[in-house]
Amino acid sequence: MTASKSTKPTMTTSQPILEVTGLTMDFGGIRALDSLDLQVREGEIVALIGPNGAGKTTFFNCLTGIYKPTGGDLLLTPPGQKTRRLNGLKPNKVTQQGLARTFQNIRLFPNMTVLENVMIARHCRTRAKVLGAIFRDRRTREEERQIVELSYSILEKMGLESWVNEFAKNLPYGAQRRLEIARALATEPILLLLDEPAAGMNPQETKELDDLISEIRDDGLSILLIEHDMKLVMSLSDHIFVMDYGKKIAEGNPEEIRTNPDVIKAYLGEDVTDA
Ligand SMILES: Nc1ncnc2c1ncn2[C@@H]1O[C@H](COP(=O)(O)OP(=O)(O)OP(=O)(O)O)[C@@H](O)[C@H]1O
Repeated sequence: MTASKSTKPTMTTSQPILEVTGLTMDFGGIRALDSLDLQVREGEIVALIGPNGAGKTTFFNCLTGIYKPTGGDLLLTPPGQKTRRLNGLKPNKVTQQGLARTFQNIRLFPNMTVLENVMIARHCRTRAKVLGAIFRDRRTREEERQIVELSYSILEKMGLESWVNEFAKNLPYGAQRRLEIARALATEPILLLLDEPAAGMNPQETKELDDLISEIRDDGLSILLIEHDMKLVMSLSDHIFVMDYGKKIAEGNPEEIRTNPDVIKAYLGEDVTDA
């Protein structure tokens, strides 16, 4: 068994930065999410796990404005700021509010360079308008310089600096996944949502990802993670929520989840106990 390597205690008394209450999502007759409650506190890595079809991606899609939930509330409270309701906001507005996500299937601009991929992700925080872009006034040029600098420093952090001028499509698979995270970081999120970041990775790539996600959290970011790799989940998470058939069936720290009978039953045939 791998113990959680969290360096920070779970802050159960602090105010959640994300508070989800009674979240429900119906697709015709299918209830994909059924009154889901979930919280993420500042500086935590929280995992959302569950068997295939449990509703995890539907949850991310509700949270990031791709789906409008049938019911419930999605509340974001950035540290030291007022609570904002995210329900019904368009995806770009959700990003502006401080949520950034990666996807199960890699979504990069394959024929743009690694640096350009990150710079484009940054546009949601830029101020230059069309005229500035056409006439390239001093303020626009200064902003561009800052974007290049910031993008480069994110790529360095993600161990991608040697690929900056390479087309994204030419990167090895694990590096493409890291570039997705770099793009999300470029939006300066309060909460980073990772949808199966280890999918398709070999053990070495997964190990590197484990270290990287820990570092990102240690830099102060809160992270909500959907992941099937139980070893990674148990190693990284401060707190775990388990879903099945759209409902939360358990929550707790890795040790509590590993030994929870409802979780073991939901995963019958899959090995949570060995993780
Ligand atoms: N756009 C949609 N229209 C109709 N049904 C949908 C839609 N999206 C998801 N569902 C259904 O909602 C349920 C939850 O699916 P979801 O993809 O959220 O599960 P998941 O936990 O992410 O699964 P996996 O681990 O396989 O990715 C499934 O029954 C799925 O068929």
